[in-house]
Amino acid sequence: RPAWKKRLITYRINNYTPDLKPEDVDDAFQKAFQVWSDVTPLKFRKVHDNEADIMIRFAFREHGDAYSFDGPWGILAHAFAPGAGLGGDAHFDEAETWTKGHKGPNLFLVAVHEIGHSLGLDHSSDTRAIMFPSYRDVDYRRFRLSTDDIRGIQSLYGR
Ligand SMILES: CN1c2ccc([C@H]3CN(Cc4ccccc4)C(=O)CO3)cc2CS1(=O)=O
Ligand SMILES: [Ca+2]
Ligand SMILES: [Zn+2]
Ligand SMILES: [Zn+2]
Repeated sequence: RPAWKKRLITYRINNYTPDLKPEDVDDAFQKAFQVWSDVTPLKFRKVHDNEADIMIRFAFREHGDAYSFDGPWGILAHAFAPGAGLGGDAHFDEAETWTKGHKGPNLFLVAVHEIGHSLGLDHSSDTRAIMFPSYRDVDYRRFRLSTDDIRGIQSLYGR
């Protein structure tokens, strides 16, 4: 399975959803990356220009790759497995009303899931796993990775 061959991984937020304050978007991603760096030797660095390993974008419908989005709910986002170019990139459906609380999909929770894909994880059949395919509005304040998520990421990057 593809995985990054380095421990310092860069990310860039290329555009911002109008649903939240920019600092709330930055905060959601910073916390989502930290979930994964807490259980691996990986380090994440936010960059503001040039190409980053993980390019983050918000987009509607058809947006330049083979996977167009679908309006509100349904597919909330998608991300590509580690690699050059599109590899690692994470796209978020702008048709969603992104929230830092409840009511709409929670950006932090979906970002944790997508970053899992950007690091090389596939979907899990364990209903407690963040990598389970369908979204449940778990309490983002009490969010913890499941043992299945931790086993998966540590099988790729160690502990
Ligand atoms: C907080 N949790 C999230 C967050 C996001 C996602 C996925 C769901 N999803 C919709 C989906 C549904 C069915 C198949 C693929 C994708 C996304 O698009 C991206 O985020 C899945 C899960 C499992 S969870 O523990 O409840
Ligand atoms: Ca959607
Ligand atoms: Zn896309
Ligand atoms: Zn997924």
